[in-house]
Amino acid sequence: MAHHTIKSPVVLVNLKCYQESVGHGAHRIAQAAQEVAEESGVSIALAPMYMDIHPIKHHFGIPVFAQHFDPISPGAHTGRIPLTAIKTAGAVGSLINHSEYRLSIADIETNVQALRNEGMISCVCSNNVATTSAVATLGPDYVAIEPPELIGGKISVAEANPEIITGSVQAALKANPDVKVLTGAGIHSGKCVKTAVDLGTVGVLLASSVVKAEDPGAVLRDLVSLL
Ligand SMILES: O=C[C@H](O)COP(=O)(O)O
Repeated sequence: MAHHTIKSPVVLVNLKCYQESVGHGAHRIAQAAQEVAEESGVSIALAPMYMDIHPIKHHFGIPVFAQHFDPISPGAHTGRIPLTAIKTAGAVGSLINHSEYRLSIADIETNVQALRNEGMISCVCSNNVATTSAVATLGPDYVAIEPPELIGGKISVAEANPEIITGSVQAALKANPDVKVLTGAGIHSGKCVKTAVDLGTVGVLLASSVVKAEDPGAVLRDLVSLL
């Protein structure tokens, strides 16, 4: 089975569970993402809430990720989401172990393997260099380095802690040369994205600067402006 891939550099926008991401809000951001991706040639992917995976996949030509799925096989579970559900809805991949939805290392391994088996893209989030090294050995497509204290803030990790980015890139490559690293937390401008790429990562994972913007398209245009 062919493995889904996304051309670098990548801007992956996690819509989280913000009020601005619900229903029409998600479509508004997807429309902006599609326009800016077409104009700029930069890959822009979205990770919406579960119920928006299928509509966004159906209406827009951008890659769609899940924010999470459960490390379970289909069966007698209630209120959970197996991989087959996000795949059938049209997701090309999923975040795993986001700072706001941590998993055990065993469950991270299960989910990375499950995505690989389906030809889908795995993006495992990590909080520091040691975690980056540990999860990179599991062979995900991406590791996103996100210091939790900078998530949702106005100071980007690219400005506040460039060492954690370079350290993560080195640790990931040492553990597994095929793993690509994304920079996350507080990313809000083209300068942040440029710094992230200059430090050796292949793009960014971000949320609030786009989701909470009055004009998400204007922010996305700025984010890709120096690539
Ligand atoms: O998934 C996205 C990250 O948690 C970063 O969020 P943020 O851009 O709001 O800091």
